[in-house]
Amino acid sequence: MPEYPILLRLAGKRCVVIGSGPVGMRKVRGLLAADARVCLISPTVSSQNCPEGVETIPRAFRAGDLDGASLVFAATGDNRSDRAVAAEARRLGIPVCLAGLPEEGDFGLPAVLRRGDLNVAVTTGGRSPALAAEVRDLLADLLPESWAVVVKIAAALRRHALDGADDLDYSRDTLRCLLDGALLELLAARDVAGIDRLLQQVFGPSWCLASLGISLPERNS
Ligand SMILES: C[C@@]1(CC(=O)O)c2cc3[nH]c(cc4nc(cc5[nH]c(cc(n2)[C@H]1CCC(=O)O)[C@@](C)(CC(=O)O)[C@@H]5CCC(=O)O)C(CC(=O)O)=C4CCC(=O)O)c(CCC(=O)O)c3CC(=O)O
Ligand SMILES: NC(=O)C1=CN([C@@H]2O[C@H](COP(=O)(O)OP(=O)(O)OC[C@H]3O[C@@H](n4cnc5c(N)ncnc54)[C@H](O)[C@@H]3O)[C@@H](O)[C@H]2O)C=CC1
Repeated sequence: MPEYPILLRLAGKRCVVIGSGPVGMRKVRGLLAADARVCLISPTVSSQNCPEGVETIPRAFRAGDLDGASLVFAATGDNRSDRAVAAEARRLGIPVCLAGLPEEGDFGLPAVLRRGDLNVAVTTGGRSPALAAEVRDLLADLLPESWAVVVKIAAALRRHALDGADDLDYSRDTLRCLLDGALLELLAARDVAGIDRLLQQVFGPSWCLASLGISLPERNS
């Protein structure tokens, strides 16, 4: 079945995970990374074995647990329990992911690589989750952490261009010139003067990291 990739904005929204095994906990971490308000329901959960900020309910799932939720994940390892969660979610019109019965759920999760605001999501449509994770790790080697700063630079250039800086030619062509001009290597070397020279060469004399409001992150951050 062809799937439709989508980006959800979950900050502050209540997301409920049922089951606190390795799979449920992985869903919890992914939701926290998106600043969601996470509620974890499972007989084997306690606030001690859970990341900070998660609301924990130490019992089996019950009708009523999904009220007010935007998104639901069932990862109980028990088909009957997962289906009970799905039935309740459907009744309330909330999209639900069934970790153990993917084809019966509304959505699935890709393997994700984050580089600041650059997100790469890899899916095999559920055919081989381990392969999706493997490809994500291959891409991690190709996309070092400095890509997070590349996104910041591109975003700042775009913002200035949209704000009406006429001398600024923000486009795919000029972004490619930055990459061809070894921006990633310059970032890896933390060569601010070199990056400024490159920005001036591509965009004109008024542009440099400082005029874009960008400072390089501390090492290892
Ligand atoms: C459909 C989907 C539904 C969903 O959960 O959304 C689903 C379903 C199932 N996974 C199973 C097994 C494994 N899943 C992983 C790992 C991950 N699985 C993830 C996603 C998805 N898994 C969705 C489709 C993704 C796609 O498009 O391919 C990742 C990418 C993201 C995430 O979970 O957040 C995450 C990478 C984590 C990371 O490293 O970041 C590993 C490897 C490992 O754990 O190292 C194994 C064992 C090896 C193997 O089987 O390949 C089983 C059989 C269970 C059983 O045998 O009982 C089912 C159920 C079934 O297929 O019926
Ligand atoms: N999507 C994915 O990435 C993957 C999915 N799976 C599937 O995900 C499911 C869960 O896998 P694991 O975390 O390894 O299972 P697990 O057995 O380690 O954990 C299940 C958790 O659900 C809880 N639970 C059981 N019944 C419940 C109920 N009625 N209400 C609330 N909580 C309940 C248990 O206490 C336990 O915490 C399985 O169906 C498995 O086939 C497995 C591997 C990867």
